[in-house]
Amino acid sequence: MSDGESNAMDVDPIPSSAKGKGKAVTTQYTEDETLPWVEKYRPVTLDDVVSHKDITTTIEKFIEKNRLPHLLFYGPPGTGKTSTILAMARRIYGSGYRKQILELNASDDRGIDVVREQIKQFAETRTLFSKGFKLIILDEADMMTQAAQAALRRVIEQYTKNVRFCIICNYVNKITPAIQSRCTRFRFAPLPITEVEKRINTVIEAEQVKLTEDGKKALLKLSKGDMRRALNILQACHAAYDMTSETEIYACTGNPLPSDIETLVNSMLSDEFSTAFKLISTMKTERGLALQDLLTGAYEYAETLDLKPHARVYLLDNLATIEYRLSTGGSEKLQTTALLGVFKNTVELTTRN
Ligand SMILES: Nc1ncnc2c1ncn2[C@@H]1O[C@H](COP(=O)(O)OP(=O)(O)OP(=O)(O)O)[C@@H](O)[C@H]1O
Repeated sequence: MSDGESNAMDVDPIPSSAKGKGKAVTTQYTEDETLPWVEKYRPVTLDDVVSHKDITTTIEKFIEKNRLPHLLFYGPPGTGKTSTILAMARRIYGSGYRKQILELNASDDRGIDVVREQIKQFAETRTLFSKGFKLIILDEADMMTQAAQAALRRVIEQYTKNVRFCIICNYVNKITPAIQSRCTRFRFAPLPITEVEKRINTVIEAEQVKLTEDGKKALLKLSKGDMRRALNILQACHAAYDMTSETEIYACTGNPLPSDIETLVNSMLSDEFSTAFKLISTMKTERGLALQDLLTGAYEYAETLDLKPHARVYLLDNLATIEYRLSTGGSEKLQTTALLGVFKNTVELTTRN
């Protein structure tokens, strides 16, 4: 049986029983309770993809005019790149779309010979559809070596007649210019907090999550525009607690509470060196804080402090240096004392005329 003859064996991940029910959710999602929410609430149609209306509208036009170019989606994690291309595939091929696409991830063997062979087989051995082309999705393409990308460029050209490529990555500058120029680029920006909130509200209602207002605020802050992160935190908290407030959100993610950060930074600014150091050490042990978390929190809190411009520049520059040292294996203890020293010098720079 050629793939083009029948889609009888294709399984639409959205069971028909789940279609057309519910109020708040525009499209219905699978009822499989075991699924992670990121999958359960993955956008089904292009309309479900929030925030990137300019991108989805352009793609709709490409489809309507049957002029789909090769695509390059880039942007930070959890912003809807994979969801968009899957919704697009469903829009083009219908529920049997899985058979019309080839998805290759970084975890698959991506030696260029393997890729070439897979693509060749996919492009050549399947019957062509009236739609005219098949879709190959290369996810996490920024993990491909330069050599593999160079070979890919030839492959793209070779199969342009009946295959469209969608290249997905986080860092577009890691994709060779030759490939970039063969694709239409779309940037997926971090999702605005209001859009994450709308979507989260839908899930909260559907799953009957008990989340306080300060809990929601903390969740949105920690999501940083990454919907996957927001959904994962929400699901973890829902599983772990009957009622989720700010404290549970921070406990669940291992992030320090803003009030703890405030106490620590204020101590570094005004207490004796040894008193502040003792407080940091105690809190690090009791709350299981890592210096990296403390640094991030201190950086955010420092934005609210009233500092002279040159003192602020000094502080930010040195926070960045400590972060760099930490990431290259610097000792936690030494860098903690360095952090303390940085805050002390900042105070001095601010109070000096
Ligand atoms: N724009 C969006 N609209 C609706 N849901 C979204 C959006 N972006 C992300 N999500 C949710 O987050 C999950 C992860 O999204 P997706 O896999 O599309 O992200 P991605 O941009 O491809 O991330 P990565 O770069 O890590 O692969 C989806 O299953 C979906 O539930």
